[in-house]
Amino acid sequence: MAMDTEAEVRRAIAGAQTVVVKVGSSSLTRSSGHLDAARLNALAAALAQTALMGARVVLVSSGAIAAGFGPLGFVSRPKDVATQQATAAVGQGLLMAQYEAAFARFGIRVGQILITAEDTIRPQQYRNVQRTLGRLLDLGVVPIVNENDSLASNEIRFGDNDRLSALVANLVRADALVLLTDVDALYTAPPSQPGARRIGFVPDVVAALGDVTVTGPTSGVGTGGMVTKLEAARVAAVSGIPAVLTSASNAGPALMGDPVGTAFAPVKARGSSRRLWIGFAAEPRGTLVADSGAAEAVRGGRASLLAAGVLEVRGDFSAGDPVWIDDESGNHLARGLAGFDSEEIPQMLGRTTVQLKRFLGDEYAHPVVHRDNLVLV
Ligand SMILES: Nc1ncnc2c1ncn2[C@@H]1O[C@H](COP(=O)(O)OP(=O)(O)O)[C@@H](O)[C@H]1O
Ligand SMILES: N[C@@H](CCC(=O)OP(=O)(O)O)C(=O)O
Repeated sequence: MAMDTEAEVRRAIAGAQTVVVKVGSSSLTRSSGHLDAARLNALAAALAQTALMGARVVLVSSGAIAAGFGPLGFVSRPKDVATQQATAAVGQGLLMAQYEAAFARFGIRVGQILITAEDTIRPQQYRNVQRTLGRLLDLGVVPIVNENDSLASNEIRFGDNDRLSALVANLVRADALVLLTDVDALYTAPPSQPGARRIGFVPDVVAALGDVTVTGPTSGVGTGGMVTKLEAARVAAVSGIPAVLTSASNAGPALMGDPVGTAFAPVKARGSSRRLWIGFAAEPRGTLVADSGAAEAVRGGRASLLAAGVLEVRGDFSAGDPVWIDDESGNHLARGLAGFDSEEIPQMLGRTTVQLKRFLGDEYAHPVVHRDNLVLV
């Protein structure tokens, strides 16, 4: 379906067979920061309507910390990582209990999926998440996804759930992504600024990024602010998925394709979801420096990175970990999944495939990064 106009994008969202809905902490909480059961119930009712009409619905919900800090006796959201992680462990269960009860009123079951950026980097884990989500949807369950805050390491985490939701949309091959927050739409500048204008339709999110002023979170409970929401809209757009951003109270109309919030048109046909995952989710663990010939080949977009064209390896990583591929001047060319552990690579540098086979054995006669595991940046 062509999606050049706002009406076409809205129609595509209304007709989505599979839809990922992301709700931020700021939309599930009262001004005190505590979870607001009434808002959660209203959201569940809107999603239940969509699910009962036959759509496959995945909910990416923040709110574990918001749900946990009150019952633990804290007056505000904890600031240190260890207490946040403990609070999320308590709050995640409470959050799910509320969703379970809210969806049960409509005869709908929910299932919890907690994801860390780290365990989805590896192909095996990635496929596990994909398979489980697919099966839950086949069973008519509404999967409720959050980052596994209690176990995520601080260095490698999504932090906000915005980018996670775009990656989940990719993973389940969603037809639409709905980002629900505490503002009714994207504005040309933070809505508190005089003169900020509401934007109803963004035909090309990549081009639009330069035209809007966005800030991080202002609510005190949200994490990424508008910056990560636009990043999510961009990931969706380049994955061929239309998106809409609006307030949680507009969830129903947004899912029906009504002209609420801001609609984002996809900017290109759907790409491989795994490649997107490599490109956006995976935090590189090291760097492979390509010589000029290899850099040229990688830039061309269709070549694997061979040991013959690698000048240097930096960092400590295992086979399957994400790495940067840089040129000799230190510019990032691509991200990819390493085919070997970092300590195996030095002996391979500069050697052709024939030499690798002869001197090191068959198991080394492979690209350092295979083109299927490589995404240009
Ligand atoms: N250009 C903009 N348009 C709309 N909102 C913006 C913009 N720039 C910053 N914001 C702010 O982003 C906030 C939403 O982000 P956040 O608090 O992280 O929400 P969530 O918890 O839903 O992820 C809004 O409250 C708004 O004040
Ligand atoms: N995973 C965290 C949510 C992080 C967060 O606040 O995200 P968001 O509200 O989407 O910016 C939680 O459940 O508390």
